[in-house]
Amino acid sequence: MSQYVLRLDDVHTDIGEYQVLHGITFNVPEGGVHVLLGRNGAGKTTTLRTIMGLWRARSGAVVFKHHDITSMHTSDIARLGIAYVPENMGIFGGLTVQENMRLATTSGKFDDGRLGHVFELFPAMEKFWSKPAWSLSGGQKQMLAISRAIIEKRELILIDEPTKGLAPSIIRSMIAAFEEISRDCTILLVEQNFLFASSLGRNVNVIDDGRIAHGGSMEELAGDKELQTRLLSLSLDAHQ
Ligand SMILES: Nc1ncnc2c1ncn2[C@@H]1O[C@H](COP(=O)(O)OP(=O)(O)OP(=O)(O)O)[C@@H](O)[C@H]1O
Repeated sequence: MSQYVLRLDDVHTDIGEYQVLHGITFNVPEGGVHVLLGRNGAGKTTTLRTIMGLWRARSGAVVFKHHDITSMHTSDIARLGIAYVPENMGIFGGLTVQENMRLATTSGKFDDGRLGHVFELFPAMEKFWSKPAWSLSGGQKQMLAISRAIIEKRELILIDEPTKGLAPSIIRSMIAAFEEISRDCTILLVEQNFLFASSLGRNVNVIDDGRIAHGGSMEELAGDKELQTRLLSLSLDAHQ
């Protein structure tokens, strides 16, 4: 049995006439948080969208557990147990917190235990249950986006830059929530905030110009300033 929940093998993705991913290969081990880092425009979001079938890989393979999902439709990929929290969060401002979360369920019904777990992680979701999503703060909107992803059991959650624009105190509470969520499923996290990423990530891949520039343990990268500067200087300068 594979110990990887996700494998990308030599994935090439074009957007229009531009080749964006030039042969991405990496494995995501089961459990914990796996981080994708890289400069602006490196291809991190394109990688997540390719996994979800929102962009089509021109060649190469995306394998989730034992399923080759390279050419599957996004809805079928989601049904296999992958959730995606995009950078723009994908929530509906005119709907209430409850309605947003109900839309993320497959049956339209909530599992009480699961909902209780979400409320424990993010008490604001219970407090603002009947409020429209537009009225939430930036941090609460991000919590709602993540709550939608975990309202049913998932094997893998892809999350794109969840801390962007958030205050340090909110980011600290996000770290605790992510640690809890990753006990139950694997998280593939795209981040520019290295402090957040390094406090959560077990393993890391760095993408540069649509290629994997580095792969290894987060402990190694966090302890090697020279390696960080070489691989990430532009994005660290821009976001710390
Ligand atoms: N819809 C699009 N049309 C054309 N080019 C695009 C589109 N989306 C992304 N690109 C280009 O693809 C490249 C990779 O973009 P991508 O969003 O994957 O990078 P990223 O690593 O997620 O960067 P960021 O941290 O800035 O979000 C960039 O050069 C970007 O300009």
